[in-house]
Amino acid sequence: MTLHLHATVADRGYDVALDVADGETVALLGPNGAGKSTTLDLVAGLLRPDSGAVHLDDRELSGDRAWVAPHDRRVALLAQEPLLFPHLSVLDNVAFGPRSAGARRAVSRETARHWLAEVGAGDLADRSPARLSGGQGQRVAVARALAADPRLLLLDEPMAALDVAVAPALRQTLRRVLADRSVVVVTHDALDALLLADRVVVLEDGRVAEEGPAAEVLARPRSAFAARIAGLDMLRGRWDGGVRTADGSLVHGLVTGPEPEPGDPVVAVFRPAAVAVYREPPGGSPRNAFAVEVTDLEPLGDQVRVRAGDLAADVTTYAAAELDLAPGTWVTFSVKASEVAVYRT
Ligand SMILES: Nc1ncnc2c1ncn2[C@@H]1O[C@H](COP(=O)(O)OP(=O)(O)OP(=O)(O)O)[C@@H](O)[C@H]1O
Repeated sequence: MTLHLHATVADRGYDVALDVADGETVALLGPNGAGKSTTLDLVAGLLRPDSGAVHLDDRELSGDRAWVAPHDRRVALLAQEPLLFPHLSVLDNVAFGPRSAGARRAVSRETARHWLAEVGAGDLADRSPARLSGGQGQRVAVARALAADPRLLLLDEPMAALDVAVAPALRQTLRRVLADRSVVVVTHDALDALLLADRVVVLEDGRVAEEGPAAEVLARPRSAFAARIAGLDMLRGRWDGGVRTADGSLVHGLVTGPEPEPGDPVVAVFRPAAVAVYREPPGGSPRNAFAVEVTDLEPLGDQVRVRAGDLAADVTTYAAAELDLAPGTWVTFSVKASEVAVYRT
């Protein structure tokens, strides 16, 4: 099954084209309000586009001439919360989809048992949904979605409501059951993107900011959001023998990929661990140096992450104390050119 979506929603400033190939899992990433839920709603049939269309294979689901109701789309949407029917057992919740599609009771229960076993929830069949933990509930919700034999599965931050302790096991289960299916998964998490997705699409302000294989986007981000979840610092500018930023500073680094032309949009990307922090600008150093105001300090193992707006520097706890850092302190972030990757966006 392949998905083609190209749709606009005027009052949300949304204009996105998204394709999902047969058997492909695409992770949708982006900051709050970027348009991720709008995308899922358009595909699931919870929202009509102002223009454009949604196709599953050759079937037009939404468009100028077509409107297929949500329950006829063969698209399963899995929300952050399991949303199980409280008055039905786990087994009957999962059997509900095949039963509604006309399967006989015994057959639909057989299907339900199969999918419960697949997601590692076979022993929960007789429970009431009220007696499930968050992680168990999400497993049952995944089984229910798969039992309906959807052609496309939409997952809206499936791990968001779970304890960090149970998320890894569910992620492994999803990795197994999503393989070879056509899936769109919304996530804020780099690990989800890397482990679950073949490709990531980053949305910003209702537009596609960048897309590509997950490992590539996270290693060489071009959008601010991808850099942030990859844990990398990014400065944006125009090529001028280095990266000339909006405030006029010139950042030197190692150019990777095609050589930029003067004026091309480029980014300088580096690891927070490569940034040294000084109270006074280091004199006579060939390093890149930026004056920044500390906005936040976060413990990070035996280090401290010093945030200054979108930039971060990791220093030892001892150094943070020695520098007497606090929000509002002005410092110099310094990074060697050899630690900075520069490329065209
Ligand atoms: N029901 C609605 N009516 C009008 N505008 C909406 C509605 N829901 C969302 N929007 C707007 O549409 C834009 C995209 O929102 P959307 O919910 O799709 O973003 P998102 O990427 O899913 O964000 P989040 O990570 O916060 O869930 C935002 O500007 C938002 O304010």
